[in-house]
Amino acid sequence: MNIGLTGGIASGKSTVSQYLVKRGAVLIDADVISREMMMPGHPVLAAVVHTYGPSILNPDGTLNRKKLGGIIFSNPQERKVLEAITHPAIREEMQRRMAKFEADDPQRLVVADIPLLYESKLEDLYDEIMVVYVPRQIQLNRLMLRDNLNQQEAEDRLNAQMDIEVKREMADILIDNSLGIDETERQIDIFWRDKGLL
Ligand SMILES: CC(C)(COP(=O)(O)OP(=O)(O)OC[C@H]1O[C@@H](n2cnc3c(N)ncnc32)[C@H](O)[C@@H]1O)[C@@H](O)C(=O)NCCC(=O)NCCS
Ligand SMILES: Nc1ncnc2c1ncn2[C@@H]1O[C@H](COP(=O)(O)OP(=O)(O)OP(=O)(O)O)[C@@H](O)[C@H]1O
Repeated sequence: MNIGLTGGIASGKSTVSQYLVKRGAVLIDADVISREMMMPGHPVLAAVVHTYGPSILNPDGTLNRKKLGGIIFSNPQERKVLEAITHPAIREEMQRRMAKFEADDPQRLVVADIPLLYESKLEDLYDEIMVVYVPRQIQLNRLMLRDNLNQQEAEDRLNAQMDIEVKREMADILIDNSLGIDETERQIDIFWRDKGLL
Protein backbone atom coordinates (compact mmCIF):
# COMPACT_ATOMS: atom_id res chain seq x y z
CA MET A 1 0.00 0.00 0.00
CA ASN A 2 1.02 3.62 -0.30
CA ILE A 3 0.15 6.81 1.55
CA GLY A 4 0.56 10.47 0.72
CA LEU A 5 2.03 12.29 3.73
CA THR A 6 1.33 15.97 4.07
CA GLY A 7 0.63 18.80 6.51
CA GLY A 8 1.85 22.37 6.80
CA ILE A 9 5.37 23.71 6.66
CA ALA A 10 7.18 22.65 9.86
CA SER A 11 4.18 20.66 11.13
CA GLY A 12 6.38 17.59 11.50
CA LYS A 13 6.22 15.64 8.22
CA SER A 14 9.91 14.75 8.31
CA THR A 15 9.68 13.74 11.97
CA VAL A 16 6.79 11.41 11.11
CA SER A 17 8.33 10.07 7.91
CA GLN A 18 11.57 9.21 9.71
CA TYR A 19 9.64 7.17 12.23
CA LEU A 20 7.66 5.42 9.49
CA VAL A 21 10.98 4.50 7.84
CA LYS A 22 12.25 3.19 11.17
CA ARG A 23 9.16 0.97 11.29
CA GLY A 24 9.93 -0.38 7.80
CA ALA A 25 8.33 1.96 5.27
CA VAL A 26 10.14 3.27 2.21
CA LEU A 27 10.11 7.04 1.66
CA ILE A 28 9.88 9.29 -1.39
CA ASP A 29 10.35 12.94 -0.40
CA ALA A 30 9.22 15.76 -2.72
CA ASP A 31 11.53 18.28 -1.01
CA VAL A 32 14.55 16.02 -1.61
CA ILE A 33 13.62 15.55 -5.28
CA SER A 34 13.07 19.30 -5.58
CA ARG A 35 16.56 19.92 -4.17
CA GLU A 36 18.08 17.38 -6.60
CA MET A 37 16.50 19.30 -9.48
CA MET A 38 18.05 22.55 -8.23
CA MET A 39 21.60 21.16 -8.44
CA PRO A 40 24.02 22.75 -10.93
CA GLY A 41 23.72 21.07 -14.33
CA HIS A 42 20.08 20.02 -13.92
CA PRO A 43 17.71 21.28 -16.66
CA VAL A 44 15.15 22.43 -14.05
CA LEU A 45 17.73 24.76 -12.46
CA ALA A 46 18.66 25.99 -15.95
CA ALA A 47 14.98 26.88 -16.56
CA VAL A 48 14.82 28.70 -13.21
CA VAL A 49 17.94 30.73 -14.08
CA HIS A 50 16.48 31.47 -17.51
CA THR A 51 13.39 32.94 -15.79
CA TYR A 52 14.93 34.76 -12.80
CA GLY A 53 18.33 35.63 -14.23
CA PRO A 54 21.84 34.63 -13.12
CA SER A 55 21.60 36.83 -10.01
CA ILE A 56 19.54 34.00 -8.47
CA LEU A 57 22.75 31.93 -8.23
CA ASN A 58 25.51 32.07 -5.64
CA PRO A 59 29.03 32.86 -6.96
CA ASP A 60 29.79 29.08 -6.98
CA GLY A 61 26.84 28.39 -9.33
CA THR A 62 24.53 26.85 -6.73
CA LEU A 63 21.01 28.20 -6.22
CA ASN A 64 20.69 31.05 -3.73
CA ARG A 65 17.73 29.46 -1.89
CA LYS A 66 17.31 32.31 0.53
CA LYS A 67 16.99 34.79 -2.34
CA LEU A 68 14.56 32.71 -4.40
CA GLY A 69 12.54 31.97 -1.24
CA GLY A 70 12.37 35.72 -0.54
CA ILE A 71 10.97 36.33 -4.03
CA ILE A 72 8.40 33.55 -4.19
CA PHE A 73 7.11 33.54 -0.62
CA SER A 74 6.31 37.26 -0.69
CA ASN A 75 4.68 37.22 -4.13
CA PRO A 76 2.00 34.66 -5.16
CA GLN A 77 2.44 35.46 -8.87
CA GLU A 78 6.16 34.66 -8.73
CA ARG A 79 5.37 31.49 -6.80
CA LYS A 80 3.05 30.30 -9.58
CA VAL A 81 5.76 30.97 -12.17
CA LEU A 82 8.28 28.87 -10.22
CA GLU A 83 5.77 26.09 -9.58
CA ALA A 84 4.95 25.90 -13.31
CA ILE A 85 8.63 25.06 -13.87
CA THR A 86 9.26 22.72 -10.94
CA HIS A 87 6.02 20.87 -10.17
CA PRO A 88 5.56 18.83 -13.37
CA ALA A 89 9.15 17.58 -13.10
CA ILE A 90 8.83 16.76 -9.38
CA ARG A 91 5.51 14.97 -9.92
CA GLU A 92 6.86 12.84 -12.75
CA GLU A 93 9.89 11.75 -10.72
CA MET A 94 7.76 10.96 -7.64
CA GLN A 95 5.48 8.73 -9.74
CA ARG A 96 8.41 7.00 -11.39
CA ARG A 97 9.97 6.14 -8.01
CA MET A 98 6.67 5.02 -6.49
CA ALA A 99 5.94 2.65 -9.37
CA LYS A 100 9.40 1.14 -8.98
CA PHE A 101 9.12 0.64 -5.21
CA GLU A 102 5.64 -0.89 -5.51
CA ALA A 103 6.80 -3.30 -8.18
CA ASP A 104 9.96 -4.27 -6.26
CA ASP A 105 8.25 -4.96 -2.92
CA PRO A 106 4.42 -4.89 -2.96
CA GLN A 107 4.15 -5.73 0.77
CA ARG A 108 6.05 -2.67 1.87
CA LEU A 109 4.41 0.63 2.79
CA VAL A 110 5.46 3.42 0.41
CA VAL A 111 5.26 6.91 1.92
CA ALA A 112 5.24 9.95 -0.39
CA ASP A 113 6.06 13.10 1.62
CA ILE A 114 4.51 16.00 -0.34
CA PRO A 115 4.12 19.38 1.40
CA LEU A 116 1.75 20.70 -1.29
CA LEU A 117 -0.27 17.51 -1.87
CA TYR A 118 -3.70 19.12 -1.41
CA GLU A 119 -2.71 22.44 -3.01
CA SER A 120 -1.61 20.48 -6.09
CA LYS A 121 -4.70 18.21 -5.99
CA LEU A 122 -2.69 14.98 -5.90
CA GLU A 123 -5.01 13.06 -3.53
CA ASP A 124 -6.10 10.55 -6.14
CA LEU A 125 -2.56 9.27 -6.67
CA TYR A 126 -2.47 7.68 -3.19
CA ASP A 127 -4.46 5.01 -1.35
CA GLU A 128 -4.83 7.23 1.73
CA ILE A 129 -3.64 10.65 2.86
CA MET A 130 -1.98 11.12 6.25
CA VAL A 131 -1.96 14.70 7.58
CA VAL A 132 0.54 15.76 10.24
CA TYR A 133 -1.24 18.48 12.18
CA VAL A 134 -0.24 21.14 14.69
CA PRO A 135 -2.17 24.35 15.40
CA ARG A 136 -0.95 27.41 13.45
CA GLN A 137 0.73 29.03 16.45
CA ILE A 138 2.89 25.97 17.18
CA GLN A 139 3.68 25.68 13.46
CA LEU A 140 4.82 29.31 13.40
CA ASN A 141 6.97 28.92 16.52
CA ARG A 142 8.66 25.73 15.31
CA LEU A 143 9.29 27.23 11.86
CA MET A 144 10.90 30.40 13.25
CA LEU A 145 13.06 28.35 15.58
CA ARG A 146 14.16 25.73 13.03
CA ASP A 147 14.85 28.05 10.07
CA ASN A 148 15.88 31.13 12.03
CA LEU A 149 13.14 33.24 10.42
CA ASN A 150 11.48 36.37 11.74
CA GLN A 151 7.72 36.51 12.31
CA GLN A 152 6.99 38.07 8.88
CA GLU A 153 9.11 35.56 6.95
CA ALA A 154 7.45 32.67 8.79
CA GLU A 155 3.95 34.06 8.20
CA ASP A 156 4.69 34.54 4.47
CA ARG A 157 5.59 30.84 4.25
CA LEU A 158 2.47 29.74 6.12
CA ASN A 159 0.27 31.99 4.00
CA ALA A 160 1.67 30.44 0.81
CA GLN A 161 -0.05 27.18 1.81
CA MET A 162 -3.59 26.00 2.41
CA ASP A 163 -4.81 26.58 5.98
CA ILE A 164 -3.72 23.64 8.13
CA GLU A 165 -7.21 23.43 9.68
CA VAL A 166 -8.62 22.71 6.20
CA LYS A 167 -6.02 19.99 5.64
CA ARG A 168 -6.94 18.51 8.99
CA GLU A 169 -10.58 18.21 7.83
CA MET A 170 -9.54 16.51 4.59
CA ALA A 171 -7.26 13.88 6.17
CA ASP A 172 -7.90 10.14 5.93
CA ILE A 173 -5.41 9.56 8.75
CA LEU A 174 -4.70 12.37 11.21
CA ILE A 175 -1.51 12.55 13.27
CA ASP A 176 -1.55 15.29 15.90
CA ASN A 177 2.07 16.37 16.45
CA SER A 178 1.42 19.16 18.94
CA LEU A 179 2.62 17.22 21.95
CA GLY A 180 5.91 15.34 22.47
CA ILE A 181 7.49 13.01 19.90
CA ASP A 182 6.54 10.00 22.06
CA GLU A 183 2.88 10.84 21.72
CA THR A 184 3.27 11.23 17.94
CA GLU A 185 5.03 7.87 17.68
CA ARG A 186 2.25 6.25 19.70
CA GLN A 187 -0.32 7.44 17.11
CA ILE A 188 1.82 6.07 14.28
CA ASP A 189 2.12 2.72 16.07
CA ILE A 190 -1.70 2.53 16.18
CA PHE A 191 -1.89 3.32 12.43
CA TRP A 192 0.75 0.64 11.74
CA ARG A 193 -1.13 -1.98 13.72
CA ASP A 194 -4.55 -1.06 12.28
CA LYS A 195 -3.22 -1.50 8.74
CA GLY A 196 -1.74 -4.88 9.63
CA LEU A 197 1.71 -3.77 8.50
CA LEU A 198 4.66 -5.98 9.37
C1 LIG B 1 11.96 28.42 -3.04
C2 LIG B 1 12.99 27.45 -2.48
C3 LIG B 1 14.30 27.53 -3.27
C4 LIG B 1 13.25 27.85 -0.99
O1 LIG B 1 14.18 26.96 -0.44
P1 LIG B 1 14.28 26.71 1.15
O2 LIG B 1 15.57 25.97 1.36
O3 LIG B 1 14.09 28.02 1.86
O4 LIG B 1 13.03 25.82 1.52
P2 LIG B 1 12.79 24.21 1.29
O5 LIG B 1 13.04 23.83 -0.12
O6 LIG B 1 13.52 23.46 2.35
O7 LIG B 1 11.24 24.11 1.51
C5 LIG B 1 10.70 24.20 2.81
C6 LIG B 1 9.20 24.16 2.75
O8 LIG B 1 8.69 25.30 2.08
C7 LIG B 1 7.42 24.99 1.57
N1 LIG B 1 7.38 25.36 0.14
C8 LIG B 1 8.36 25.23 -0.80
N2 LIG B 1 7.93 25.66 -2.00
C9 LIG B 1 6.67 26.09 -1.81
C10 LIG B 1 5.69 26.65 -2.66
N3 LIG B 1 5.92 26.81 -3.96
N4 LIG B 1 4.49 26.99 -2.11
C11 LIG B 1 4.22 26.80 -0.80
N5 LIG B 1 5.11 26.25 0.06
C12 LIG B 1 6.31 25.91 -0.44
C13 LIG B 1 7.23 23.50 1.77
O9 LIG B 1 6.46 23.26 2.91
C14 LIG B 1 8.62 22.98 2.00
O10 LIG B 1 8.64 21.81 2.77
C15 LIG B 1 12.46 25.99 -2.53
O11 LIG B 1 11.40 25.80 -1.62
C16 LIG B 1 11.98 25.55 -3.91
O12 LIG B 1 12.79 25.22 -4.76
N6 LIG B 1 10.64 25.54 -4.13
C17 LIG B 1 10.05 25.16 -5.39
C18 LIG B 1 9.73 23.69 -5.46
C19 LIG B 1 8.52 23.35 -4.64
O13 LIG B 1 7.39 23.76 -4.94
N7 LIG B 1 8.71 22.60 -3.56
C20 LIG B 1 7.66 22.26 -2.65
C21 LIG B 1 7.52 20.82 -2.47
S1 LIG B 1 7.03 19.96 -3.94
N1 LIG C 1 6.48 16.74 18.60
C1 LIG C 1 7.39 17.69 18.51
N2 LIG C 1 7.74 18.43 19.58
C2 LIG C 1 8.65 19.44 19.48
N3 LIG C 1 9.30 19.78 18.33
C3 LIG C 1 8.99 19.08 17.22
C4 LIG C 1 8.03 18.00 17.25
N4 LIG C 1 7.95 17.48 15.99
C5 LIG C 1 8.81 18.19 15.22
N5 LIG C 1 9.43 19.14 15.96
C6 LIG C 1 10.41 20.13 15.46
O1 LIG C 1 9.67 21.05 14.65
C7 LIG C 1 10.42 21.39 13.48
C8 LIG C 1 9.62 21.02 12.23
O2 LIG C 1 9.55 19.59 12.13
P1 LIG C 1 9.86 18.86 10.73
O3 LIG C 1 11.14 19.35 10.16
O4 LIG C 1 9.67 17.40 10.94
O5 LIG C 1 8.63 19.46 9.88
P2 LIG C 1 8.28 19.30 8.33
O6 LIG C 1 6.79 19.30 8.26
O7 LIG C 1 8.99 18.16 7.73
O8 LIG C 1 8.84 20.68 7.74
P3 LIG C 1 8.95 21.17 6.16
O9 LIG C 1 7.57 21.43 5.69
O10 LIG C 1 9.70 22.44 6.22
O11 LIG C 1 9.66 20.11 5.41
C9 LIG C 1 11.76 20.69 13.60
O12 LIG C 1 12.69 21.58 14.15
C10 LIG C 1 11.45 19.53 14.55
O13 LIG C 1 12.60 19.14 15.27
